[in-house]
Amino acid sequence: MSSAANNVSSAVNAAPVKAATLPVISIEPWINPHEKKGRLSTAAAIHAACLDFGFFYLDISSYVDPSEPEELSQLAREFFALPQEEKDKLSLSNQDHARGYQRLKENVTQGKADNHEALDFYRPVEDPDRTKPLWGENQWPTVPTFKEKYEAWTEKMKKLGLIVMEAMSVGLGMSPEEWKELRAQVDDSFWVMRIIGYPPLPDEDTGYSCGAHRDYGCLTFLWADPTKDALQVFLPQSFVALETEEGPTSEGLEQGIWITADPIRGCVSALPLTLPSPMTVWEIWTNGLYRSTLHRVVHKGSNYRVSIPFFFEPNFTANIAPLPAALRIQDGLTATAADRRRKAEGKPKKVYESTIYGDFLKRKVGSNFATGKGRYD
Ligand SMILES: O=C(O)CCC(=O)C(=O)O
Ligand SMILES: [Fe+2]
Repeated sequence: MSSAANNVSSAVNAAPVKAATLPVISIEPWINPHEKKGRLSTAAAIHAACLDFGFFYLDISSYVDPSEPEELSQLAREFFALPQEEKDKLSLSNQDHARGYQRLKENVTQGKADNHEALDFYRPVEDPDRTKPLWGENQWPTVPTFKEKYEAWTEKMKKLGLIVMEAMSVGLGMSPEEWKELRAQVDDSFWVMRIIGYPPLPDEDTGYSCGAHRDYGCLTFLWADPTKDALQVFLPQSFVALETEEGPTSEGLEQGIWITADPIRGCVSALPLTLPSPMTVWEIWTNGLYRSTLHRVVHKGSNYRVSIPFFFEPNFTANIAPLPAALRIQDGLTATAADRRRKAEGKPKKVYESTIYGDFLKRKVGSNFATGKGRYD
């Protein structure tokens, strides 16, 4: 799911700063509310994290047993340890060039091969047709219990998506009616799950395990094994005042710093995704209020790392348009110079254009793998 980032330029080995400041939010007070305040404080914490970071740790230990994804990662290791020709039997080229196994370096980010292998799954569709973009069938390994265990995880992550979305609607000050409308856009999520295997980078100084990108959907719930110093997120200086010895680096037009986001047991990293390049779903929904976080993986350790990102996406046919609640918040905030100029000129304020999620997704997936080129154009 390595979507495009703007001109990623900094060196791979720019020393990342430790994530002392990334928020950790428990979902417990939301799902087991003893008092209304608990729900509100969770919603407010998520809202604040989306405004400031576009990234937070979501403690879901009260929702799923932390040993469950650990077991999934063992199953993934069993699959990745198979001989290459066994893994190739599930190649994504058998299907719609989106569902299935991709070899090391088959995934590309910003035109560069990523140093990982992966198995990708999408929401099953009725009347599958492997010649139609995204409309093929999932390809499951024959590793015992693999399919059942991962399907159970998928169900839990889908439910978690709706739980977090509802909390976000409260954080944005949406009315119950507005939430009902938004829920109807995500209640049949066209989810994606990746199971990724990362051998260490072969060379100390070049290449990425997964190049810098912004995911392009709605919410990513990323579970990763305990490997340290692999996942990094970019915090723009304009948002977070952080001190570093190295000083800021540039990513496209932004100045900021890369910080390490090491896994915390019982948590998934949650990335609310502000939209498709150049925007993301939440960026449109919030008319630019929520951030979308640039992230990358640089795994130089000696072990084989496994991560399992679950992408909770809108429905395939969802029309993603700015939410009135977000526009209300923006109206209450100090207008930017551009807003004031537009107002003085009698022009309406800038409102993001809407997009149909499925159309956007087809464009994105077509550019992820060399083999998908041409089929998704
Ligand atoms: O493996 C990770 O930690 C991140 C993977 C990722 O960012 C992605 O697949 O979009
Ligand atoms: Fe990502």
